[in-house]
Amino acid sequence: MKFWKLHGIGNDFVAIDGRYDNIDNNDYGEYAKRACHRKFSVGADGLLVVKNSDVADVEMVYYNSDGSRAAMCGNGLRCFVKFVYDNNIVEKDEFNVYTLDGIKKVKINLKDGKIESIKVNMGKGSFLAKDVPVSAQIEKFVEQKITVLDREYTVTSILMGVPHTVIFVDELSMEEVCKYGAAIEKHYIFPKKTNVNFVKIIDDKNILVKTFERGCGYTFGCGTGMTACVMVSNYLGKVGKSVNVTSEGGSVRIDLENGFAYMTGPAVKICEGNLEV
Ligand SMILES: N[C@@H](CCC[C@H](N)C(=O)O)C(=O)O
Repeated sequence: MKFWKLHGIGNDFVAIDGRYDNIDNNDYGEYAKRACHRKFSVGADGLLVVKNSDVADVEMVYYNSDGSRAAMCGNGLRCFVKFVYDNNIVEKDEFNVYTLDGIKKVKINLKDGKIESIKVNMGKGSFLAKDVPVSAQIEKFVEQKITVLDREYTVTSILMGVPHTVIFVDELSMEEVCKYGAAIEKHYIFPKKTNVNFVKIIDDKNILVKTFERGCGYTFGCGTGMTACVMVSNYLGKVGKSVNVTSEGGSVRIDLENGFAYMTGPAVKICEGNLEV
């Protein structure tokens, strides 16, 4: 199986062209677990698979490293766009990608014929508890208290393609993100689990984020998570409509325009090869 490995701000992916391949029973979940293993294979946070689409220019299929399928992946989508553009699978610099979260419009910013950055329409998100989903008799799960292990947190949840929970902190701590993020991901109140984002507000244009991702654990960055953090921070009046978001692996810009969130950021090819296991 020919593959590329790419990353978007350190969130790394194995990408394959799934239009003509022979994966056993089309079981990409099992394949993702193998290909994303960091000791026995290439290693990545997730697997990107290209498929033909009847309703868009191309389809992105996404699996987390634990083999679970997710409807959307923001950093993954930018890497997917680079993969299909550089391999001439789609020969346009603006096109539509079908995902389980609907059709995403993407725009490639070129410099000297090479991809400098990619802008993605991430959609409108939903604060409705039934959409996230959150098992609570409340319309929106905004600034709600939950008990996790030995702590109480005030959290806000949003569906940003995938479920996200946002927590504001004074200081970001890796230990806290890994210990409490893992517990919140599987908290009984989130029936489909949740990605967990800890946010430090710098000012109304800059925030820092650390994310514990559903299905793959702590990552160097999470595109849907960074978008969710800006949506929630803006909703609560903590930031404006154009925000620079920085995680361990780098930064993206999120712009809120007419109710839609747009993410602009890089996509980098690391290597390519033949995947045997
Ligand atoms: N890294 C991604 C999100 C991938 C999906 C997530 N782990 C989930 O299962 O919800 C991003 O950049 O958005």
